[in-house]
Amino acid sequence: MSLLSLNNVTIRFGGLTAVDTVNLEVKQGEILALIGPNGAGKSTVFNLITGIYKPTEGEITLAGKSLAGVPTHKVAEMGITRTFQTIRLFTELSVLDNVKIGAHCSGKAGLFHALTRVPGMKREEAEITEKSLEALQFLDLVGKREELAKNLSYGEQRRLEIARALVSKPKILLLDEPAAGMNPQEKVVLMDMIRKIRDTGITIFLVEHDMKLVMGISERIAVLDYGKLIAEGLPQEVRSNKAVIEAYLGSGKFKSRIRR
Ligand SMILES: Nc1ncnc2c1ncn2[C@@H]1O[C@H](COP(=O)(O)OP(=O)(O)OP(=O)(O)O)[C@@H](O)[C@H]1O
Repeated sequence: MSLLSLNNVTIRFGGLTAVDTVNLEVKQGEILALIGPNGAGKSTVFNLITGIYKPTEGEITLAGKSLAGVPTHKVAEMGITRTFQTIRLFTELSVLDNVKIGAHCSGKAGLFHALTRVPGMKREEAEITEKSLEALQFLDLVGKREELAKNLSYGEQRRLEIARALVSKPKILLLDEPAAGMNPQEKVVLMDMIRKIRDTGITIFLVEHDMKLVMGISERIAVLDYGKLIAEGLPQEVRSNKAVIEAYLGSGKFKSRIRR
């Protein structure tokens, strides 16, 4: 069953068509990867889904509901959360507080109420702490809850971002290059975590350049090139797809193709 659908989605920035008439279904409970050369439009797809950009044409739906005109924070409330290509943490706050901020952004008690501690909100605050500890436990970071975020290793910081995105129990988690900058050991741990998250029923849609990781965990792969979807299928199908090989798998290495 399709959870998230992109129907003929296009976005133009001046003369540049960054995403061009894309039709894509993300199925309930799957791990889907979106790959493509640099500048292909992958992060733009995530920005369209999360309401940062509005499509020039086309429509995106979550469980049949249109996301047209839905602001970013509402998109999160509806069940789509994400991580970013570059780590975005509050480095001077504790690990636990970083996750709690994710929960406050989606809960009834906003940050203001959290700070003013209105009595009725105390209960929600306690629930948020509990949910945040659960998310940290899941990402194997609960032992570091009192550490400042800046003192975590790079791989741990990336996992902390995932914990923050998970705390509101999304329907679908968008991971933008989660393995970027990780060492091989951290990537193995990450793959394990992503599978574990999916096994709780959360659908995973990831953008990733690391082919070993992509081929290792994805059930399906979609390929963008110059904003167009050029292939979609099982990892083995995509790996041997001529258009994909031509676009960028080439000699087994990435070709960086930045459009001007
Ligand atoms: N706000 C914007 N204004 C103008 N052009 C933009 C904007 N956002 C993205 N683009 C352009 O859209 C194209 C797609 O960019 P995008 O970042 O989505 O690619 P990507 O596939 O995520 O690349 P990478 O793998 O390098 O992260 C690029 O040419 C980029 O310069």
